[in-house]
Amino acid sequence: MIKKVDHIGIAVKSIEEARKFYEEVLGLKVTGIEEVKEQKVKTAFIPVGESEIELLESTSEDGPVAKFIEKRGEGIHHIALQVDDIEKALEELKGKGVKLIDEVPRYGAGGAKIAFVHPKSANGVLLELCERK
Ligand SMILES: C[C@@H](C(=O)O)C(=O)SCCNC(=O)CCNC(=O)[C@H](O)C(C)(C)COP(=O)(O)OP(=O)(O)OC[C@H]1O[C@@H](n2cnc3c(N)ncnc32)[C@H](O)[C@@H]1OP(=O)(O)O
Ligand SMILES: [Co+2]
Repeated sequence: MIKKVDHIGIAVKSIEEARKFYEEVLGLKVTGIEEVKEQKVKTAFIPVGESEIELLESTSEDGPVAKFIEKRGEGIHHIALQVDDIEKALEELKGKGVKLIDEVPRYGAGGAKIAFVHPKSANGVLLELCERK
């Protein structure tokens, strides 16, 4: 059901500031910046081998990334696992009693179908499932 780590989401105050570390120090490249209005974030994707790093900057004071930074500061916000069939994966997890934040997928960056699993069900880690065409 799970193919790979799709991306690791990192909450940052400013993509313009944070990208300097990844590009100028680590030598990686930001390949796309996109706003995802429904999640109240701007995202920057940085490929690393088979996976990517997703920098997340909040576009609103009441968004999930703004709240996270206010409580915990910048840092790892979520891990996204790529699945073949997100509806099936959600059904399976629900059947196993997992606490889902999204029972129905939403749309994320790059048009992926995404859904979040509550950290209470995943040892304190916010998990994102994502399906890409
Ligand atoms: C664009 C897209 C894409 O990839 O394509 C994205 O990634 S969008 C990425 C941004 N979107 C999202 O994150 C959407 C899903 N997130 C949410 O629905 C929310 O942020 C929740 C995860 C439900 C947390 O919201 P809530 O208002 O409940 O916050 P809260 O501070 O009261 O947190 C409730 C409990 O969860 C914990 N908690 C909160 N955020 C956490 C995180 N990121 N990782 C691990 N634990 C976390 C808190 O410490 C607290 O634990 P204690 O109770 O033990 O104190
Ligand atoms: Co993500």
